[in-house]
Amino acid sequence: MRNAKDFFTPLAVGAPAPLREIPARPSRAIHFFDPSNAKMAAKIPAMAGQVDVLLGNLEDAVKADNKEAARQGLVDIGRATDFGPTQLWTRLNALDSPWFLDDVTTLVAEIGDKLDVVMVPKVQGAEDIHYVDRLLAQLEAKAGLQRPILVHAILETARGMANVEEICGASPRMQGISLGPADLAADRRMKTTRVGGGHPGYLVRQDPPRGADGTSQIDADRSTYQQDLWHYTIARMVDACAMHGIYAYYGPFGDITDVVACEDQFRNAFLLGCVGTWTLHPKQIEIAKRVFSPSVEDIAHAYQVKEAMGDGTGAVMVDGKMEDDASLKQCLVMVELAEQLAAIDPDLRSAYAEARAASTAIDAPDAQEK
Ligand SMILES: CC(C)(COP(=O)(O)OP(=O)(O)OC[C@H]1O[C@@H](n2cnc3c(N)ncnc32)[C@H](O)[C@@H]1OP(=O)(O)O)[C@@H](O)C(=O)NCCC(=O)NCCSC(=O)C[C@](C)(O)C(=O)O
Ligand SMILES: [Mg+2]
Repeated sequence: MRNAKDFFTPLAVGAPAPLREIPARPSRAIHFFDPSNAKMAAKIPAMAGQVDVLLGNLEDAVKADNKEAARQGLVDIGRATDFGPTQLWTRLNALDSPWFLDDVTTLVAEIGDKLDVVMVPKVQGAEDIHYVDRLLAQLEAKAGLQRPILVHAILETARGMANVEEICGASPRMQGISLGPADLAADRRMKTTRVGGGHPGYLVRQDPPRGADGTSQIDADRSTYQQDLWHYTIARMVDACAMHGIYAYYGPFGDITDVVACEDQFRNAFLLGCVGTWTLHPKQIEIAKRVFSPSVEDIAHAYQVKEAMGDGTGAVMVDGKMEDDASLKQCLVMVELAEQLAAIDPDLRSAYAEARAASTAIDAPDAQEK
């Protein structure tokens, strides 16, 4: 690991200076498309401005025979499209694949000025990020790029999971981490066959009632509660990202038809601290945008607490609940996110503005200094 003094020094002569802070650009939906699929690719230019991130996927889900067509397809889309406020990302092939080197050298040279983030799959440890970091610096210098391309790691191996904190802090380029539930499940030898989401077998069961003779009635009807297979992983990923000032994302939800469970999984991730998710099909985009935008009610409450808390210290009562410095900080997380989203989304801008106006108009009659 580089020492603190040279952490922000470019890794190649002529490469752009690393960023000191990762920009908090809205990335509620990272929308995946296969640039070698002509029908899908044709839809992408019209999606610019409608989705926070468009990601040209080169790795899994692209047939081996189509890898070069996907790379070239992404170059063509990147060159021809005005993305407006939408970011352009890519998922590169894995570091040990026959395609990674050509992916990265071609994309940086051809559309490096358009690419915001490269996603690196199956990251095992900081050494993978160090390799990508240096290579990107060399390629950026060669291409004369003015701003650094950021790196996003996918958490999809047990070793990557064990090293998640060092991965997050491995380079100033680290923008974030996504959960890769399918590869991670396989690598961990989990007994699931799905791409993300829950499993009905992973549950807890209510204790058996006692019979008149005091024995346990194990055959009685008992409630079961399905548990979240991904809770530990997402929570640890969120902590590692927050500790290093980067962003955590849920990954894919493969059951495209089950929009209800998809929404639940996205919301769990949002509540736990993720800023966005992947969308694999157009029908998941609306869900992601809605779930990863704070509700108008929460924003109204957040502004109300902000107003009531004055200089931000002390304790007050708002709507019968105690609010203090720490609850204000939570509200400010929401307000900050709302302001970022309002800057790019006109519908949210007016909804949040109304929430703010309504909350500041409230005289907070039961708000009082303690
Ligand atoms: C699921 C699939 C096969 C269903 O594709 P389909 O054509 O059967 O669906 P459809 O409902 O019939 O499609 C309706 C229309 O939408 C279009 N369409 C469909 N999808 C998209 C899209 N994404 N973007 C833009 N347009 C899309 C499609 O072309 C069609 O257009 P049409 O009306 O003109 O005929 C298809 O949606 C797809 O290939 N999605 C992307 C899959 C993908 O990227 N997977 C990799 C990420 S997950 C992963 O890798 C795991 C991980 C992290 O590595 C790990 O956990 O380890
Ligand atoms: Mg994977």
